[in-house]
Amino acid sequence: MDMAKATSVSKTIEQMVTHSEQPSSGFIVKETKFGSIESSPPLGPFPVIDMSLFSSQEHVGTELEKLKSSLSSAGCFQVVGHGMSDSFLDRVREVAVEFFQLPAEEKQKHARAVNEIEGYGSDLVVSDAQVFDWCHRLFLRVFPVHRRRLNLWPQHPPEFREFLNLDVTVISEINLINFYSEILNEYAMKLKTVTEVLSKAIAKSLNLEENSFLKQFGDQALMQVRFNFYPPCSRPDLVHGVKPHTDRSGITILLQDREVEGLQIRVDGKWYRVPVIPHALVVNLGDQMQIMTNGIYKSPMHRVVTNTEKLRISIAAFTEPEPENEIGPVDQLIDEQRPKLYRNVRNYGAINYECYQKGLVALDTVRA
Ligand SMILES: O=C(O)CCC(=O)C(=O)O
Ligand SMILES: [Fe+2]
Repeated sequence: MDMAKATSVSKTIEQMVTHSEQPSSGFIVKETKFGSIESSPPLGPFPVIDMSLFSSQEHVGTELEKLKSSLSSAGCFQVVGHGMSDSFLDRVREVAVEFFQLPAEEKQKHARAVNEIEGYGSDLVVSDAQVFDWCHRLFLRVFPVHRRRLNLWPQHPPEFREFLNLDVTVISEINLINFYSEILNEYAMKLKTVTEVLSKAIAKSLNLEENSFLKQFGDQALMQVRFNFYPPCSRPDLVHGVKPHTDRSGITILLQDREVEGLQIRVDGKWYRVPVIPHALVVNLGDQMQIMTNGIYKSPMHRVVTNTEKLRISIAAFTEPEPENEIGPVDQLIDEQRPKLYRNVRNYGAINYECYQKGLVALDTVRA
């Protein structure tokens, strides 16, 4: 894919939005393997779990039961009691909106390079037959810290990155890190804690030692944050905000728009809406946790639909094991009744990407 084509996809959405045009053919979904694009299927069976009760002797059992039943069926729940204030989460959303509202030339300074995933842009183009999502994204790696590509981190709004007036070429990378008084860094640190607490709770819900999954994630687990921006669309029945997919991550934590719904999850062959609970976080498992739990817990298929009136934003944080680590089903989850479902793999991200290019389901290719 050449640079001209990459920029033109991004421009097309911006132009069509500005001129309230019909989506062009590149966005129109011609066939859906997974049912028509409905904006209002029923609300799903996704419980709300209060993380602050994990430390309560009296209530922890009930919360872990909810976690277990939702992850073995829908693969998704929402969490409250996560320790982030309402005003902080609202600020995270505002920062995202402020970035997307910048003039196109300003956003282009953070553009994703061809064949890279980090940066600002639309879909990575992998085939001529591809149907594009009605979405712009800013995709940034936030952990491990030394792998942050600071040149892609927006300077506007200022919280995103504060270089002050120092000459960045003369200060070490370690010092640079200290200058992030910004919101993205703070959000990433808090999400890291939430992900670790959840990972321990997930292990306990399966009667495993609490570090069983964290060990596989490793000290240098990757976290990538995707800011998704879905403009309104005149024909929500014809386009996907994001086409049906499962996440390649281990654990995904999503901050939804404060008001606008759009996320749908497929459970037992049917689509369900994920309700907006303004200050809850949506948690869904990704493929790598399905592998590590030997298929007991699910990485759900999900999609995003658009609407005619309102733009929607969401901020997804994907945590996955260090790519060099070998991951596989935890021994205690394998027995005669439940033989090993998946083989041990390294760098599932690369496997997943290759399958995406070829139109294959990545999890099917790593079966034992
Ligand atoms: O916008 C959403 O609600 C979900 C986005 C999503 O599935 C993703 O970024 O992987
Ligand atoms: Fe996703």
